[in-house]
Amino acid sequence: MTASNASAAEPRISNWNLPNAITVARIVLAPVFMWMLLADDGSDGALRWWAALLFVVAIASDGIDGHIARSRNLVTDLGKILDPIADKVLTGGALVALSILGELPWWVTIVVLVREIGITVHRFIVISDHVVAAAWMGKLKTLAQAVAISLALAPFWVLLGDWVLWVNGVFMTIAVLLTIASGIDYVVTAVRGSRADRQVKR
Ligand SMILES: O=P(O)(O)OC[C@H](O)CO
Repeated sequence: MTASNASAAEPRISNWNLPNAITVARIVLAPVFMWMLLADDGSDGALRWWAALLFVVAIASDGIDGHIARSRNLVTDLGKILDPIADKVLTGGALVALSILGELPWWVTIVVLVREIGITVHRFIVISDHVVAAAWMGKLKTLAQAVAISLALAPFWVLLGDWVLWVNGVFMTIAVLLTIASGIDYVVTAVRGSRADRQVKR
């Protein structure tokens, strides 16, 4: 069933609801958190810890808005589109800031951004036909990115030693591999869908 068929059959849910407001707040928090991260001069690292905390709170709200939307029957097409964008603004902003700080190779950030922007562009291209909601692998990818970025942001290595950086590298590698795999998953699903469409039209 397409989004337009569904909305014709069901009562309309307002886009102005709590889950979507939380999603928008996540987008608004992204530049604030980036500023805190980049403004930290390293003297006592306090701003960096606050930036890491803000990121964790903001990315955790991803689970909260989804839960509220489903449990209160407030799922909207706008929310389905906006939620992944909010995640991407936050995680993409964090990766760009880490690369600017010289703590993450730029190629890692670019690979992730190409995948994230690619799926977003695809969502907008097909939006008049159907809404591409987040797939389970996309959700797992966002969770892996959230853990890897949180670890990369919080300067635990100052307290615990350089081995923490090695652990962070392992988590970041898993996140990048899942990012690529889930991107391929969307491409395969899209190609299969368009093939099936063509067969129906024949
Ligand atoms: O991989 P995407 O673009 O479907 O994004 C997944 C969302 O971030 C999950 O909340």
